[in-house]
Amino acid sequence: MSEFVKPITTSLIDAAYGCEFISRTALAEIYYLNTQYDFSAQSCNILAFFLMVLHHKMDTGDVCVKLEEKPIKDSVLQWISLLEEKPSLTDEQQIFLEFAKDFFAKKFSDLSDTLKTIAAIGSADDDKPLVISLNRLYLRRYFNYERKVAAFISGQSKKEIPESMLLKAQDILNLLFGKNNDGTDVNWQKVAAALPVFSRFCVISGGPGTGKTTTVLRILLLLRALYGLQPKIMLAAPTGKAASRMAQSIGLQLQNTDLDDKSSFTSVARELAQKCGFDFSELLASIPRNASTVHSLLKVIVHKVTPRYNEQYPLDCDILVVDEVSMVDLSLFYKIIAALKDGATLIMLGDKDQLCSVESGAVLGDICAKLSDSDTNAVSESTLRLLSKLSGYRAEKLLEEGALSDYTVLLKHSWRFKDVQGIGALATAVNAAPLAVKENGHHQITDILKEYQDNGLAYLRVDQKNLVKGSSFMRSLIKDVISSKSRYSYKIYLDYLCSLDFCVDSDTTANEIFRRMDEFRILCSNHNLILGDRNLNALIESEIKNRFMFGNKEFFPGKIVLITKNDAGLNVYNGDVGFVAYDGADEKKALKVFIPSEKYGILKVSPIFLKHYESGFAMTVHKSQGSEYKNVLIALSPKDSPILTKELVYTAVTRAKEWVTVVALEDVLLQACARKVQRQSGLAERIERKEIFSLAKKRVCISTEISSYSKKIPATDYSIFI
Ligand SMILES: Nc1ncnc2c1ncn2[C@@H]1O[C@H](COP(=O)(O)OP(=O)(O)OP(=O)(O)O)[C@@H](O)[C@H]1O
Repeated sequence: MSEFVKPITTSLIDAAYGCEFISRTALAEIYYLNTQYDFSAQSCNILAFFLMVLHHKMDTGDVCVKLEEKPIKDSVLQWISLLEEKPSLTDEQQIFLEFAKDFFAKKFSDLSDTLKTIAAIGSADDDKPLVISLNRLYLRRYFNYERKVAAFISGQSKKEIPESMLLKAQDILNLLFGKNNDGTDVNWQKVAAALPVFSRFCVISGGPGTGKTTTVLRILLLLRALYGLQPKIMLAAPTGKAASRMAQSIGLQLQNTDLDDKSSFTSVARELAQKCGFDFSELLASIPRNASTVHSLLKVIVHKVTPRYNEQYPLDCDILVVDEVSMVDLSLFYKIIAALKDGATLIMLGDKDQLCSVESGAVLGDICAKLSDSDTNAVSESTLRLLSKLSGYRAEKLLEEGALSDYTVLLKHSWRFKDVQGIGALATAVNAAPLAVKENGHHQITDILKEYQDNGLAYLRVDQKNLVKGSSFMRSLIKDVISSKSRYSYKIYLDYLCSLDFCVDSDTTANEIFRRMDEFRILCSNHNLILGDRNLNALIESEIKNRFMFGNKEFFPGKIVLITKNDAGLNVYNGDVGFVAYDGADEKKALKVFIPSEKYGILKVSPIFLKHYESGFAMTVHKSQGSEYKNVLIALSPKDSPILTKELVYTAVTRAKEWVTVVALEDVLLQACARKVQRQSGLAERIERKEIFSLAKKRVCISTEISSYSKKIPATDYSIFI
């Protein structure tokens, strides 16, 4: 390496360290690359900027960055503006600003041409730490994830099914979903259930209450009837909350033992048992009731890239069902498929229109990309023929009416909102936006908020002057949340606790409190500003403390607590929600946080032991993913920003089972609904191109010591890129 190179690069890195908005990981990587490759000073600085931009994009969920002028220079311009807005700059910031302006001023084609010549950047099939593919720049690890996921999906060949088995499946599908009558609408649940008969990978997507769980339970019966009771079935979801909701939803269907209800799960299971010669109780017992988190299923190890179950050591599972797949990021998706044993079937359930995962990627969205825009069908002739044969519907009808691909079926009819129609109507309109402006200039969303007022929806119309500290609107909103009989109130929960003197002496009582607590939640788009969860929680807490004269303690009876980080010692996990009350079983009636736990029933934790938590009366929409409440109040930030998207509004609306109250400035709400989340990834394109390569069961792992350069970089055994 030339002596000349390092000081120049180091000075850019040093300068970048003075800028809090630059990813530390990007800086560690460029330092590492500079020690490994003989760059020219100019190349190294250009590479540094591209890596900083890549990480900047990955921090907001992109998998890669497109090598186009706009995305690259927009990030750099953002940094320049941030620095120029500061009243004064440190020396480091001043140097970085000069570097940034210099980069910004250069011709983009020259920058990208230089980038492509840099030795650290390779193509798909070498092992360089960075990759350019489909005109996108990736870290090798993420490129590998994306390519392997695309190869898994594209490489799915149909199972060879003997004709006799197809006829049997046809018969069982008729038993499980009913025979088709001429001219009746297509039962898409039946079509979705036909997919796993011949495909080892299928995705059933649909909004809330479209029958994803109902369908998957019948699929499990169908696969039992075809393959017997031996195949091992496992259920999982990305978060503990989603896993317990999945188990709860399955439990509800299994508990419905009304055999007169011919369509109930138990009725069809009994009929199937008789038909196939199974013992009915054995058949029921063979349907799993418990779901675990994907992390615990795969045994993901903290700080390790590879979980215990992986390509070399697959899960002993024949049929894996994963719910809430919209929350699964690219790396977790790859880990799931890597841990599948040969011949296993993977069934995924999720709502493609929901917010995507917090981490990089929008895998469900990419898989369903062909279904998204205009419901175009992307199904091959052979799949269509098999689906038609198994379901009994004409292939043309399936093509005309459905949204299908070779491994995806979209369920569109919601069975949940038949009594209160507002939620379903609003969710549909939010999805249709921005195309929802009608000929008369009215916006469909505004019309729906009016039309369904008192039929599942309430819109608390506000203007800017209402949304200031101490306004009468804010004061009455908080009072209502505590004590009104409205749909947006914790009254039922607080009154019940008050009737117990805030003392809980049994698990039954605690469960009743949990039930009442989950009847309502405030979902905020943001943490900050007047309608952010932080401000609303502070106002609600202060109102409760005043009302019940609790003084000014941080933990007080009735407080709702949201756990924000896993704590294995306490057995509490990120996303867990509990309440505070006196422990009636404790001699001193100590104040405890009661938290429901999948494994241990109800945990009672002393507040002093909790390290990572927030108040949970109001939470962000992101935190609420995978949960459902009877009533929801959606509080949208009064300031429009890129995070206000239709996916965010849709996710918030669909958390409610009965009632949605919206507090938002009308123009901000409409702007949010017109903005779609756009995550950069090449997955949809790779799937469409049917990119297949050998999924070699080979792992490469580079361990690098990044210890000596600076105290700013933690000394660690660092697997950076691969
Ligand atoms: N074909 C059907 N006929 C009648 N009721 C149905 C049908 N399919 C589903 N339901 C009912 O609709 C409700 C929602 O079904 P299910 O829980 O399967 O939907 P889901 O899509 O899994 O919901 P979620 O959004 O909560 O995941 C349940 O009460 C279920 O019994």
